Amino acid sequence: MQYRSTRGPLDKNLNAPQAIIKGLADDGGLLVPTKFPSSSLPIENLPKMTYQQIVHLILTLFFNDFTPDQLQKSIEQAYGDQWDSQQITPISNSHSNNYYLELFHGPTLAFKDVALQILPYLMTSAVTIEQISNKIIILTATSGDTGTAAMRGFSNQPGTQVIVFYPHGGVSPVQLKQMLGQRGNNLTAIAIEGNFDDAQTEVKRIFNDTVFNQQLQQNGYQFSSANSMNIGRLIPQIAYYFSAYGQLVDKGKIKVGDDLNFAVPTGNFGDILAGYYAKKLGLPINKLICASDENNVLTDFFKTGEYNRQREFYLTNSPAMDILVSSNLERLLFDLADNNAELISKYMDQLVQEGHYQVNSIIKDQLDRQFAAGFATQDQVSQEIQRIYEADGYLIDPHTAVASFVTNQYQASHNDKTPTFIVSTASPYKFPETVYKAITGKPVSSSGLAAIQDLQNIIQQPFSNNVQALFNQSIRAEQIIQPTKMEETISKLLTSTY
Ligand SMILES: N[C@@H](CCOP(=O)(O)O)C(=O)O
Repeated sequence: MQYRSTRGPLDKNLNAPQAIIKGLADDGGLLVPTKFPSSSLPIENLPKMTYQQIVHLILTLFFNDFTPDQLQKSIEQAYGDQWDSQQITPISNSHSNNYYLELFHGPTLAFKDVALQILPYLMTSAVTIEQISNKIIILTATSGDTGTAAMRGFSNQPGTQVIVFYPHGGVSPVQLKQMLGQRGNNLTAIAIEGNFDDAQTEVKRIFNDTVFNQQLQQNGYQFSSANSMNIGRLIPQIAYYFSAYGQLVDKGKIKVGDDLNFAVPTGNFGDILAGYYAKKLGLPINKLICASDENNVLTDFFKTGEYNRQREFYLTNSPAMDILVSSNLERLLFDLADNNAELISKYMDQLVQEGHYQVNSIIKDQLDRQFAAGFATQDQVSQEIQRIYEADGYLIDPHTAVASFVTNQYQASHNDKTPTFIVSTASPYKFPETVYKAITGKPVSSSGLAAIQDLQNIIQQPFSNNVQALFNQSIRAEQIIQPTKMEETISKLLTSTY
C-alpha cells in the first residue's frame, strides 16, 4: 500500500512504514492511501471474530509492507491483559435503541489507547524495515488524552523519545496527573501558555522546519507523531467500528446487513474519520453523527459548508474536544473531492491566510448524505450525564455525554430509528469533578484522585484495574512555557541527551 499527501502530487509516494515514521507530509498535508482498498470486510463473520482477528484483517489491508509476523506480534502485545475487558472495546447494554461503544478500558482510560497501544510496535518494526538508525522523537500535541496514551504506549520503547505539549489549565486534574505521573526514561510533558490549537499548529510548523530538522538529523534524531495526523494512529481505530457491529449481531439486536448510526464526540476528527473509513470498507453505516462541544466549528461546517475558525475558543468540561482546527477533516475532504490535492491545498491555504474556506456543492451534498452534526453546551452535558444516570444507573463521561445529547436531538428532529452507537471515548473517572456535580447536583469538595474516590462512594461500584492504578502514580513538577519557546525547548531537551 502506498501513501501520498492530501496536498501534493502523486509522485512522492511512501510505503506504510515510511508513512508511519514520517507522520506528516513535507508539504504540511496528511498522508492517505493512494488507492483506498477496494475489498469489503466479511461482515457476516464479525460475530465470531475476536478483536485481535478484526484488527489483523484491517492492518493487513493497509499495512501490507509489514510481515504477517510483525503485525501478529504487534497485535498480541497491544491487545493483551493491560485491558480491563477481554473484548477490548465492549458494548454496553441497550439504552432504548441506543448502545454505548466503550473505548475506555485501556491503560489510560480513553479511546486513544486503542491505537497508541499498537503504534509503538508498528513504529519499531517500521524503523527496522527502513533500517533507520536515528532516534525517533514522538512530537505530540494534546488536549488531555493523546498525551497520556502516547507516553504510556511508548514508555521505555527503545529508540524513541516522547515530547508532549498540552494547554496549561486546559486539561482535567486527572488528565494532568496522568501525564505528569507516567513512568519511563523517555517521556516529557510540557504545558504551554495557550490552547490546543496553538500547540498543534506549532507542532506542525516544527515538523516542517527544514533547518531545525537538518540539525536534528545531524545529531541522530528525527520526528514522528503520535497524533491522529499519523496514519498509524488512524487505521487501527477502524477496528472498533467493525467489532461493535459484530457484537450487536451476536447479541441478536440487529441482523447482518442492517444499518447502524455512530455518534462520535469529535475534536481532531480522527475517530469519526476511522468510522468513515469503516463505511468505505463495507460496514453498513447510515449516518455518522459528528458531536461537538461549545467549540462548534464542525456543527456550523456541516450545516453551511463553510469552515470558519475565526471564533472564540472555549475551555469546556469536555477538554479533549476543545479544538477549532480539526486536522483530519482534511482527509475526509480529500476523499470526497475524489483525491483532488490541488483543491484541498487551496482550502487549507485559505484556512491559514483568511481563517475560513467554503467547500463546493459536490462535497457539501456528500456531507449531507453521510453525516449529521450537532453540539452540546456545558449545561446540556451535565444534564445528559444526570439523565442517563437516573434512567439507566449508567455513568458516562462529559465527552460521551456530548454525543449522547446530540444523538437525542438528532433522533427527535429526524425521526431516524436506526440503532445507534454512542461512541464512549473516555472513562467518567477521568472527569470526576464534572460527573459528581452532574449526578448529585453539588460540586465535589475535592479534585483529582480524591474526587474519584468521592464519586465511587456515590455509585458504589468497584474500580477496574486501570482506574485503581491511578492511585499508585507519583507525579513530576509541571513545566510551563510560551508556545514560541517550543522549538527551543525541544532543542534543549535533546541536547541534554546527545
Ligand atoms: N483530543 C485529543 C487532541 C489530539 O487529537 P489526536 O486524535 O489528533 O491525537 C487529545 O485528547 O489530546
